[in-house]
Amino acid sequence: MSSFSSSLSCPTYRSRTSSSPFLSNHSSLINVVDPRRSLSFHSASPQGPNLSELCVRSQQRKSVQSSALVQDGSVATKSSPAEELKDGLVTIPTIKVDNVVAESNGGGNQSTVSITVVGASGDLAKKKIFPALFALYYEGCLPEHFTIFGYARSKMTDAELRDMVSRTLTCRIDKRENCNEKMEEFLKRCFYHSGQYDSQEHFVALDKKLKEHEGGRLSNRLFYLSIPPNIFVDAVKCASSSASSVNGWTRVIVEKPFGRDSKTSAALTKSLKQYLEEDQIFRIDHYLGKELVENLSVLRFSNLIFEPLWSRQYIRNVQFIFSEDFGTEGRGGYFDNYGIIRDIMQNHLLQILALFAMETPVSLDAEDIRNEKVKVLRSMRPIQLEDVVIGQYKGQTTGGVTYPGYTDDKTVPKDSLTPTFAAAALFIDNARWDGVPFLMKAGKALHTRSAEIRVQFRHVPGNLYNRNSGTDLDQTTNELVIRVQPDEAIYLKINNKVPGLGMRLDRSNLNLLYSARYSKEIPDAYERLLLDAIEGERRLFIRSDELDAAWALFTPLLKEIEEKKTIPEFYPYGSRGPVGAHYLAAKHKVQWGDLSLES
Ligand SMILES: NC(=O)C1=CN([C@@H]2O[C@H](COP(=O)(O)OP(=O)(O)OC[C@H]3O[C@@H](n4cnc5c(N)ncnc54)[C@H](OP(=O)(O)O)[C@@H]3O)[C@@H](O)[C@H]2O)C=CC1
Ligand SMILES: O=C1O[C@H](COP(=O)(O)O)[C@@H](O)[C@H](O)[C@H]1O
Repeated sequence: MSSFSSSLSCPTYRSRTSSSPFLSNHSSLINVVDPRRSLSFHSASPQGPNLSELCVRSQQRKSVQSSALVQDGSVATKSSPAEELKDGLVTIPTIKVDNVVAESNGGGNQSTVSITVVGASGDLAKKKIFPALFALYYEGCLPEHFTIFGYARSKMTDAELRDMVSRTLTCRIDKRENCNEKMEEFLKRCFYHSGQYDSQEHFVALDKKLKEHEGGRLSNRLFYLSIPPNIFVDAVKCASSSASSVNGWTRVIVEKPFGRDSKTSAALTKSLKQYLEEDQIFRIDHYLGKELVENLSVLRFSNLIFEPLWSRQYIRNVQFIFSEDFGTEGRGGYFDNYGIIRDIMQNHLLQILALFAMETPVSLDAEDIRNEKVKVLRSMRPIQLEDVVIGQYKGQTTGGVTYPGYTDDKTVPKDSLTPTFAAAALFIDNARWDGVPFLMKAGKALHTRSAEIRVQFRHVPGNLYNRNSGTDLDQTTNELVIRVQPDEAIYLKINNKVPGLGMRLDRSNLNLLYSARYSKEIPDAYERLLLDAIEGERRLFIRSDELDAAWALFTPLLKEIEEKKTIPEFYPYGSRGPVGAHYLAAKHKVQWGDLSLES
């Protein structure tokens, strides 16, 4: 699956992955072109297309596509010859298959997708999942026939669910046309079923309702487990035995945490696999759905200027930094059992690191990419406790406002040692990265909210301009910053001559600020990931061996921290975190890029 087609496209534009059951079973029936060639590129308009534009276009294109029904009710669609879309977006003609939005020639044998949000009454469902589904609907990315069911124990009518959902739906700032109308239409497709998570009987009742909505069409079913992890397996057992699709696919999106360590994670995987095949399990890491994380491979592999520098030869260190300017408010109960290392480092930051450091994959297919990521994870050196700093925020009063400390949260034990901040130095023992420190830093209740990747390059050997550059030579090396959020940007710090008759250098940024370059709003990570799950695209989901490797790296460290009852360094709410993080960086001859004056 091409990154290009993935990031630029919606259902009928997307090429299938090699793991698609449809392709593997039926590719001989049709002339399938290399999915990597199914890319769209921009030739004239300064504004690149986004996901949403192409969803709309994909619908327009349906009218010029001829379709052929194949064995399982899926459809192979054949595009008409090269089309140039009106704003200069050229699509290379290709033959695409799509068993998600499959439509028959006669119109009587269409397929449908039923999406069940398990835990629909919860925080994540309200905050992220329903709004993302609405955004996909608004953009025309959901198939013609779809139904959304909320499932949870709370008693609610359909109308009450709709009322709850409607409060968190928004339209994009740049797209408000028919917003209310679209919301109404969307809400009419949302239903609710109340039930226990471990009741076959209740899932049988859900199945009955789903069938009524599916109306005899080929049914594909997606279950989103937005529930606490201790009930994942119960829900999967019931969903798979009592509410699986009988004639289409059944997929389950599983939210983190995927266990607390290697053992519990392996047990979870084993339990899930009693009821599901690995390719039905979509382990979500929403950071992989963020626009700039998705762009990382594009930056590396489609620009000649970066990949040759992407090694120990030119890169001095790499930093992955996550900060939040709020505490665990409301989620202390969950958080105290996990801590920042499990909550952010072992998954979000490590996933980005793996994408950053992997070798060039054979192709952009999900399995090729995930194979390379696993190799990185398995090449990593065990993390030493002395290469880790942990912290916990304490209460702080500033400007008359009092901010609570972590243990002030009523759901957190008063003597909790759970880290809300951690910094670590990691190493990849392979030929490309030997000796390069990969620093991670993650914390809650810090001075700012941001997530970024910083690549600090080596000094210029024999630099003719050293004496014009000030005393701290580390401050004069090039730094590439990929700001994942907020204010998405990619900028490169370069040395430049300050204009004038003298010869003085300063550091200036070559700056790609997304809001200045692209007028379109960036889709939320959950939109991309939900769409991918509907399409069966696994590239941005975590495979079980990736998960095993990630836990293998962090489990010994977590065990040591917990067994030794390591006391976290306290830092005030709203500060820049514990000073220990600076000593850790200094030990590896690194300065945190986000703390420099001109970060
Ligand atoms: N919220 C967030 O920002 C994020 C959440 N996640 C993960 O997503 C999942 C859902 O998160 P979130 O929505 O915050 O979770 P919630 O705590 O809000 O739980 C979701 C729903 O599950 C049911 N539930 C809660 N506790 C129990 C219990 N002990 N036994 C049975 N049912 C219970 C409740 O529904 P009812 O009582 O109606 O059955 C609740 O509305 C979790 O795995 C979480 O770790 C991941 C990233 C971010
Ligand atoms: O997974 C999680 O992510 C959120 C941060 O996500 P973001 O997209 O808002 O940056 C974090 O607050 C939460 O603790 C964690 O579980």
